[in-house]
Amino acid sequence: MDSQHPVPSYHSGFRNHVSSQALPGALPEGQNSPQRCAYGLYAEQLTGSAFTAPRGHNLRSWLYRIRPSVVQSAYQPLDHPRWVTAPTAAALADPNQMRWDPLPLPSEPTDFIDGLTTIGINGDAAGQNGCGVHVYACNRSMQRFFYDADGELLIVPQLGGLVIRTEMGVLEVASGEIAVIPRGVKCQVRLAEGVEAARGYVCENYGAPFELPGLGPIGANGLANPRDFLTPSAAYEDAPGEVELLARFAGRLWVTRLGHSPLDVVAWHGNYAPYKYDLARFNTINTVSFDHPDPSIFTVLTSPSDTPGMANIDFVIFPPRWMVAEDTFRPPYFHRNLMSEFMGLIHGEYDAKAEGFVPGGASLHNCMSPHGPDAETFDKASSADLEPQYQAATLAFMFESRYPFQTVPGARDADFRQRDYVDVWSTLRSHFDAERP
Ligand SMILES: O=C(O)Cc1cc(O)ccc1O
Ligand SMILES: [Fe+2]
Repeated sequence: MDSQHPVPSYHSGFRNHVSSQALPGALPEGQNSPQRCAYGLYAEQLTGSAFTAPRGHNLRSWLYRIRPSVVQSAYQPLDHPRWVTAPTAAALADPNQMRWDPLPLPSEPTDFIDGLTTIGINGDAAGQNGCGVHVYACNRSMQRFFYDADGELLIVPQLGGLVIRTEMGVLEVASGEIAVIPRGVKCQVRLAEGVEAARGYVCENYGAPFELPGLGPIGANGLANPRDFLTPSAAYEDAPGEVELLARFAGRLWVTRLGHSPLDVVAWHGNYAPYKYDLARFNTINTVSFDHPDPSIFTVLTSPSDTPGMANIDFVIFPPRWMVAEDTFRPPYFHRNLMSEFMGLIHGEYDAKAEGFVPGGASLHNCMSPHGPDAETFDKASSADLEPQYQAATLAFMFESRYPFQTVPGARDADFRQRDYVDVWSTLRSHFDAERP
């Protein structure tokens, strides 16, 4: 794997059992642990579920690497005050609707890990439920390496493409695409060629790994189709030299030192691996008659909780689409939901907000906190001509959770928080006239 110019290649399909080797014959045939592996490699299993998880949820891969992962120094704790993990007493569940401008781009040299800033958390990482919602802004490629024992990382680039080098191969991820790095998989996040600064969102999923939602009456096809998910082919580097491997474990950052690159997996097989997905491939389904369907029709991935139908986290997008609904208030309706909603905007405009929700920004509407279109959007949509209309310039998303998000002090007190957000609804007035049905 050439660190400057990686040429990624991919296997198509969602969570398939993949066999991938960067050298011929590196994967043992018909068994996992031969007495001696080809090329003098070490065999190492990485599990993403308990050994005894039901077959449909059983996740593991076998890695054939130059040195086993145990060849590393003792872990030492490292400070990272802006990265917060649930639970912590400092985080507050707050019913106030909140909104943020984009996280400012750094002026100091900042890599992806330095640039992570937590907005909200819920659940309990040690209990394997809930998530951390972070934004990142960085201007340097990571020289160090990293894995997250607390959760899986769903990375949503907003500005600037990333090259995510992992133990299992390389993912190139542009704005408009997403990447998922499973719990424990070692990686290094670099800026794509020509990119000077990158910004985006991360959902650190402490719970069940993301899976495709059931389609019910939609049928066998639609929404995010399995073959559009791409898992990297094996790629390795045999690179000696002192490096740092960071580990997120139990809400703290740790560092261990190695005398070689940890991206030394020559071959692997299994169903526990990183993947990427281009959101433009989403097959959007919506009304062709009337009314505004609930946004669950836009679910890309879901992390189930132990109550069927109540997600630990749903990842939902609002992609470019036709609006054709007749006699309908077309933007999102006013609502109060059981589920808590964190939203971000990748590009364009969001149809519920005329102003203030900008690409790179974020909003939070917690359990039962009322929200919906701002006053300007309501006025326009109530009298708009209901021609078919193509909403081209838009790509918003939502991390929706059954657990209310608790905002962390760094996000509540941030300069980039819009403290007057609630006023976007203040001019909605009564149109009630008991004499006029
Ligand atoms: O903007 C939101 O709050 C998200 C959202 C969108 C929608 O189309 C319907 C309900 C909903 O919560
Ligand atoms: Fe909502």
